[in-house]
Amino acid sequence: MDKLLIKKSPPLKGTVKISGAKNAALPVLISSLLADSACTFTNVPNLRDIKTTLLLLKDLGATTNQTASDTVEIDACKLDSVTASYELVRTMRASILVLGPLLAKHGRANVSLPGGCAIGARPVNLHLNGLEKMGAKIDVEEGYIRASVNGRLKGARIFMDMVSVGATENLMMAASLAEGTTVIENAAREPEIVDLANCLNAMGAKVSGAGTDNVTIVGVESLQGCQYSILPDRIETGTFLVAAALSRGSIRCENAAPHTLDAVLSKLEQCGASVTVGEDWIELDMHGKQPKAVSLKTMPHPGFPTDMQAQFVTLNAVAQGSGVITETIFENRFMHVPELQRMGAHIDLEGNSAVTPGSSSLRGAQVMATDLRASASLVIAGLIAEGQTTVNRIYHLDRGYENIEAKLSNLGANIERVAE
Ligand SMILES: CC(=O)N[C@H]1[C@@H](OP(=O)(O)OP(=O)(O)OC[C@H]2O[C@@H](n3ccc(=O)[nH]c3=O)[C@H](O)[C@@H]2O)O[C@H](CO)[C@@H](O)[C@@H]1O
Ligand SMILES: C=C(OP(=O)(O)O)C(=O)O
Repeated sequence: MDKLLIKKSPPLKGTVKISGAKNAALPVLISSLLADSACTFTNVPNLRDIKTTLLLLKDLGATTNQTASDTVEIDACKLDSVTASYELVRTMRASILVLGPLLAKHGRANVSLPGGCAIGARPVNLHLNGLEKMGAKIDVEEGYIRASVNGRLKGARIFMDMVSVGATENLMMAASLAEGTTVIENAAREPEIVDLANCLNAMGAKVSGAGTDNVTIVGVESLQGCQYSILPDRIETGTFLVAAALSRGSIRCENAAPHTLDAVLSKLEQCGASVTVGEDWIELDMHGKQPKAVSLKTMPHPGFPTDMQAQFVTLNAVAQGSGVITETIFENRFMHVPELQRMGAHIDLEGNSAVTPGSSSLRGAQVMATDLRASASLVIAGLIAEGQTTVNRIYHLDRGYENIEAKLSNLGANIERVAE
């Protein structure tokens, strides 16, 4: 497996082009299962999770064709299977998102249960309860969710007792082809939900209220293929901005979506960064200063995103003053902390909070992480650590960051990928 070698680097400086959002692209690509003709998606990021999604769609019988580096055509009108196998689902939990579309369009679906992962148990009860409310019969046998419906799914009022991004997406897709109206209450409000709703509407669906906690979907009989450009990745953007802040640098992110990053940008300003935004760009300048530590709690959107928590723990570890970062979404999302401690970071884990008492000096070390954002937090720590940091097992990083080493090198970072 490849690894990244990172040496202490100068303050990051320059321009980085942000890719399409992984978490928007996954449901949007999967929504092609609902259409009666081919879809063309642009601004698709080049990521391992996208390759897995295309493999999954092909495995179901769809044809996929990459016509440019960021453009994919998917024709999923005719399928020869409704089974998402364990082999694919285990490498990408978002595969569960095929459940709603397959059931709505083909009346049946068998999807391997995703199981837990490094950051938490991540059950799928809200996905299953919602589909049952719409008339699906669901059994779990031999590790597979076996779902079927007699005729079409029926519109329903679905109240979710927890805010779930994936369940909101799965139910929105299923409801688009259901008979009657579905109302999802306490829906997730993430920008990726809005992106999926926009794509579904481009196919002819009637989804309204996306981006609020009350989403209404008036079911239609059929959906057509569409052309759709994926939203820019707010987490990739935030990761580069934090890297620039902790290196005391100055960068510009282009092809970004500033309106999706309010909570993150406001924390970066509290750190002492000057942040300027345009319609599709963000500039951050630390004016050579050491960042100040911040305190924050992860929350569903529009609160502070859990996918930016690890990067801010690294920032706080080297910042001036003390800070408290509390994780409220996932029960086990601090795997980066012991690795950062091996690099010399003073971080105390107190329950679900990471407390940083003051500025630590980091030293390079061999580190590895078992999830995507934890890996990113170690890469950015390597930029300011004395000596060399080796980030092993970068499989996870490749799931969610397009060519991170080339993008960071362009900003002046000393980073290279080596094959083992
Ligand atoms: C591909 C994708 O978009 N992944 C994102 C998505 O994951 P994902 O959609 O899996 O996350 P959810 O919003 O569903 O999870 C939020 C919380 O709800 C719990 N839960 C969820 C579903 C359910 O049926 N029952 C239940 O209890 C989860 O265990 C978790 O504690 O949103 C997360 C929260 O913003 C992000 O960290 C992930 O990057
Ligand atoms: C947790 C993440 O992704 P996934 O839901 O695909 O595991 C993430 O993007 O940080």
